[in-house]
Amino acid sequence: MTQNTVWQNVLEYVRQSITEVEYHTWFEKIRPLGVVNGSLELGVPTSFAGDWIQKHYAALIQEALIRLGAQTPRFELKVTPANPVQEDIFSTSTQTPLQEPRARLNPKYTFENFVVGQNNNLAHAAAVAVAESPGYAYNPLFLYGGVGLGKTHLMHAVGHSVAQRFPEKKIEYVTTETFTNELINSIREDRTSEFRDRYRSVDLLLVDDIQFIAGKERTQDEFFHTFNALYEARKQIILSSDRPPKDILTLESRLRSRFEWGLITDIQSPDLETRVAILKMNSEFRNMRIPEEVLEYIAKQVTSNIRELEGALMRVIAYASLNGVQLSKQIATKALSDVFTASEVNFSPEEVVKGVAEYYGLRAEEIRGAGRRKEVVLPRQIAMYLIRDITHMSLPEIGQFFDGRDHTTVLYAIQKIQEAIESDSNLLQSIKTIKERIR
Ligand SMILES: Nc1ncnc2c1ncn2[C@@H]1O[C@H](COP(=O)(O)OP(=O)(O)OP(=O)(O)O)[C@@H](O)[C@H]1O
Repeated sequence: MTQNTVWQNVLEYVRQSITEVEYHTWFEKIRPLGVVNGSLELGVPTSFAGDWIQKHYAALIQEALIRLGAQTPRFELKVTPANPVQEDIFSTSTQTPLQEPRARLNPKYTFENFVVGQNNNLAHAAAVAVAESPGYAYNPLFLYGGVGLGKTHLMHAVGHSVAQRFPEKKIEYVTTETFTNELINSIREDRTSEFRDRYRSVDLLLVDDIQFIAGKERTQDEFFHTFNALYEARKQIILSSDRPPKDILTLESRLRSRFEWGLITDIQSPDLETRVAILKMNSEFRNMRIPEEVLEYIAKQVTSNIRELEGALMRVIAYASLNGVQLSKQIATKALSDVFTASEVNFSPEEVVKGVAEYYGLRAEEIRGAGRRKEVVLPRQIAMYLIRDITHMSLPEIGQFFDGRDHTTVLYAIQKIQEAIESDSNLLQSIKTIKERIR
């Protein structure tokens, strides 16, 4: 399985440097066969393709292998006319519960593959409820949260589950960008009624990144009518966004109020335990056994974006495989050394609190403790803000660090400082000074 991981990483790199046409023509048909003595073996469909790839893309592939940490970047092309299908989480398996190709659901994004933690349990419960009785539980279900925290995953999970339970239901997943582009094209090509029919005839509509509808009047108008038609027919709508409806500026109020009709629920950054569980699940998914200390090390480096967390795991696996070494914490540190600088890796929240305490003439325990004295409230909020800014800790972890406070308290503190420094240049200067002293 590791060759797939290595190859996925190489592909990601290669894709950024060549055109889509080149990619589809030459790279899509290559299959990773194995890593033998540190050399990546690749299967190509014909000797012509092999020669062409060797001549035009060898340097690029080697570059990608070096970036992955291969000490000696080697690969070998072998002609394998009947290429085995690449086993990867993103390949569409024959059991994929897709109801129809249009639904475009990622087969990996199921409830079974979703780790439930404190950060997402409400969103998960709401998604399960919606999947059990679409159109009747919460409508619309509005999921919001930061980048890479599982909003799309949960939406697709509802899609898979509904497709399995109710095979007759029509499911449509669309990003707001695609919705907008399709609308524009349909107007240009005089096919708006076709566009309307398609979106208004579904049973479950999943719309990703709805915040991008802000400022797009025509799209908002069209979506408003789509929403009404579906809602009145008791069809389920799920929306995802990076912020709650009230914070989507230039959103028509009639749409905003509709978005608030159902349930609005957020997904926070996962705590350390949940991050380790996600990594464990990911490695099991690939039939790989990774030492606990390696998983923990990775989970400590990447705290807020699960996509990056998974990327870091892939990188570590690829690095070990290409260099023919056993996975260990030391190897993980090496593999990730150019992704995370030493200062980011080693920063401790204690040092931040110490810096803030010294600046304000307080004791560190006072800042971390439960006391509510006026003089400690602002320094404590600054400490929370700075920890979030310069360490990789999640909101729940920061809350825990400050005498077991709730993550919402931390969020409130961070927002308060963010707002305050916009108008208070003295405070901004104080924070800069503290930051410099800590570093
Ligand atoms: N709780 C979880 N358990 C397992 N995997 C998860 C979980 N949350 C997120 N992931 C994984 O993290 C990656 C990013 O998730 P996803 O694309 O759903 O994030 P998102 O919130 O929609 O991000 P964006 O804001 O960029 O659209 C995916 O590979 C997803 O499978």
